[in-house]
Amino acid sequence: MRDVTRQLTPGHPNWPGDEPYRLEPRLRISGGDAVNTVLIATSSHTGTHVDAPFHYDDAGLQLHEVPLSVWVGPCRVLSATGFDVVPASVLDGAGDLPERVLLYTGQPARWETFPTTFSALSPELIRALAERGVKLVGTDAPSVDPLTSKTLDAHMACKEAGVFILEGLDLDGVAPGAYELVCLPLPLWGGDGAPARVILR
Ligand SMILES: Nc1ccccc1C(=O)CC(N)C(=O)O
Ligand SMILES: [Zn+2]
Ligand SMILES: [Zn+2]
Repeated sequence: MRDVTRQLTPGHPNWPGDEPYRLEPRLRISGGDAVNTVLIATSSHTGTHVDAPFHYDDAGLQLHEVPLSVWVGPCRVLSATGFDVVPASVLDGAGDLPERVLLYTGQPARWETFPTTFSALSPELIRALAERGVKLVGTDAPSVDPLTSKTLDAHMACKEAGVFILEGLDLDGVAPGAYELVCLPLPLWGGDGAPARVILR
């Protein structure tokens, strides 16, 4: 079993201008309370997380409307390093694909700072995946589109093709090949996305 989740630590690099992950103490045993509790604060898109279609489509499904079966089941890890935008040709010779495909674009295991120059996915790749029956695409980058994109072409291609999105994985050192994906997003009602614990086995 391999944990491919980025540990959320206070100060974990997050999307520029977005809310960082932090825990704000509420009850404290040291302050005379019976227990310790915190307020959990974070953007829904910090670290390893899923996008619900509502993130990029006002008419799209919210997180509680997406079946858990999307996120769990057979998957393939493919290596796709060295691209500004990952082309559809990375699928050449990949053979039959399961419903879930994760792309290692070369992101390191730990982000010291937010990676501003990461590999995006091309809309052609999204469409080629969908044509092969893929329903979930994952990436080790913070987004399937470039940081500065205003048009979100890859997200829109996912919307058109009915492909769900998993972002911010840690795939450093994971051998390309066949796995079972277990991705469990926090059950946030109304969510446009959520941090997820993700393992490969
Ligand atoms: N937090 C943001 C604020 C502004 C614009 C984009 C984001 C994103 O989170 C992008 C992202 N992770 C995505 O789903 O592509
Ligand atoms: Zn996201
Ligand atoms: Zn996204």
